Amino acid sequence: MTEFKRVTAYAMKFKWWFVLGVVLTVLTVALQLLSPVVLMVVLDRYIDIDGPIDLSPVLMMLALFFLIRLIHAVAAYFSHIVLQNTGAKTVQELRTDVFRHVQKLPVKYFDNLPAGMVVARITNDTESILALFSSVIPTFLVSILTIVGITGAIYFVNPFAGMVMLAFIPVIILWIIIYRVYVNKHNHVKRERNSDMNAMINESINGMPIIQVYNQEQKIAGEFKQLNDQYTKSAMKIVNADSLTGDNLVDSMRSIVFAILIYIFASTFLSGEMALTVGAMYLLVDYVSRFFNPLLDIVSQLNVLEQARVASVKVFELLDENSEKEDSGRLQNFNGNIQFKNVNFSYDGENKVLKNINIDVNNGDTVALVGHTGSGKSSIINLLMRFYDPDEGEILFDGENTRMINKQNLRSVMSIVLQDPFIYSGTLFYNIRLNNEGISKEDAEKALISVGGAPMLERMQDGLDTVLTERGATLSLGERQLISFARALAFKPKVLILDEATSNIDSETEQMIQHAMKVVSKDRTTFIIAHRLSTIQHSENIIMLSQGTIVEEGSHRELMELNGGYAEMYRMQVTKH
Ligand SMILES: Nc1ncnc2c1ncn2[C@@H]1O[C@H](COP(=O)(O)OP(=O)(O)OP(=O)(O)O)[C@@H](O)[C@H]1O
Repeated sequence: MTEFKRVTAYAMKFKWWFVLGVVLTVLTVALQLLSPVVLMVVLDRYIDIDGPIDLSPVLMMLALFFLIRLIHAVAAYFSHIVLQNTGAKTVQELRTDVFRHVQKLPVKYFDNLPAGMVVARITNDTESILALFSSVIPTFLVSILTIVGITGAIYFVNPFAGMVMLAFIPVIILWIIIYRVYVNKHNHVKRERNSDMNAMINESINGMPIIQVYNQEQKIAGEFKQLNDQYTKSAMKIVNADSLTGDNLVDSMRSIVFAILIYIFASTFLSGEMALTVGAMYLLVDYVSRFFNPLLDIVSQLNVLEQARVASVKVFELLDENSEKEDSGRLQNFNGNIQFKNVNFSYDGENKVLKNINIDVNNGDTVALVGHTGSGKSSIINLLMRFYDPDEGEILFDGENTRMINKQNLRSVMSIVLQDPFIYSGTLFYNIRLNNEGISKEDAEKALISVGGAPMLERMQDGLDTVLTERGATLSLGERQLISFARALAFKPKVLILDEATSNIDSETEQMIQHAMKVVSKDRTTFIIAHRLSTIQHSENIIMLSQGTIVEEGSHRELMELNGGYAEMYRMQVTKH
């Protein structure tokens, strides 16, 4: 139940609104139960079957009845609004916190977590928690108050009838417990499958071209069907339990109570001692009819309650996931000198993917990392950006160990251009400056033109204000790269990281990118993950990696003279083109 305690802690920020909502709800229920009492008084006091009826007090009582109903309607309206609003605000806070927390999670957390799961935590799960406030709490409150109020009132009118109602309460509680245990089991499966389906939908949308190229549609659809079947099966079991314990059961119980009450009335009538007036009888019948509906309402909310509980567990699990520790060190006037000293690294604590790496880069130099796939090039960049820290050895920025440097501060001196640059939904301008207010429109335009983006800018209908679709689906890879280069240039980083595109780009695009690379890397420490060796011939330092170890190092000329792995790779690429 700690999860509910934590949800309550969020709700406590709005506690006075909740108190107001509860007070209004109590008023609503009280007025609801008061209205038949007015009719009872009319029946017993002012309607005499044998004599003439004086209409004026009857009309007065009817006016009172309508006044009570009117106040009831107003109170019900406001209690609904207040509780819903307060719940929505509580969940809004929670959702913001989860999203903010996810931004700070270490990159390695996402290695084993499908994106769809994170999406589900922030959207679906917080929505399930909202149901706690929008339906569970109001229903429980109204239902419990109604049951207690009716039982008390019936006991007051006729103690024996009151005892009968009381006797039903344990039966009802038992029924609720059995229902909960059964339904929880199926609810759990239902939630899990729903989450799996979300993850699968997300993954298949992201990987749609590959799925279609490799004719995987049927297989993926089959896997989805399996999840969907399991989901529906659990959902149907819950529907079955609901139908069994729903109206049928309540109707049966209501009939039993009516039978008992009729027996009481009949036996007291026959024995000559009329225990109840006509008005009291009307009141009892009215209350007994209302007594069981709240029970049905409570049972219908148990499902929602359980969903909210499971969702809270998951949301708080994510919130408890350690976010990145803030190191306090800061780079002061960083000059762009970087060293890797005896660095060893593994992703899983066992299999070393980098072994004894030593790299020395001076300000303004370009280091090219080359090697076959899986040789460890990206891992070096991952360490540089502090997405991970080395197991042994150290990485120094101007002689300072990066472990001590605040990650945000460290990353602020670097810009990265990825193979397949990510484009955010927003304008071209936004995609260049992101949220950096320091970059003006002129700066962004200058950057884009410097990297060779003038023709692209001309093509754009609204220039820098052109809205780009999510992931830049309508742009070519070359255009996305240019935006990414312009972003790197506009941010004026001390260190630039380029992950060169591996895909077969045409020679015109290649030339365009080569030009952009030259502009952006000028006078900055640059790391290039190079796949096409022709692009890095002028680098001061080329590092050849093989299975996580540096096997060759030097300029293009030196490595060609060495006639080792680099020279072989180079010759292979030259003959291929
Ligand atoms: N997140 C990860 N978790 C576990 N192992 C990983 C992870 N990322 C990479 N690896 C492993 O680390 C090794 C080095 O991978 P890395 O991505 O650094 O190679 P690379 O030289 O950049 O390859 P490519 O040219 O294909 O991008 C590989 O064996 C890879 O399987």
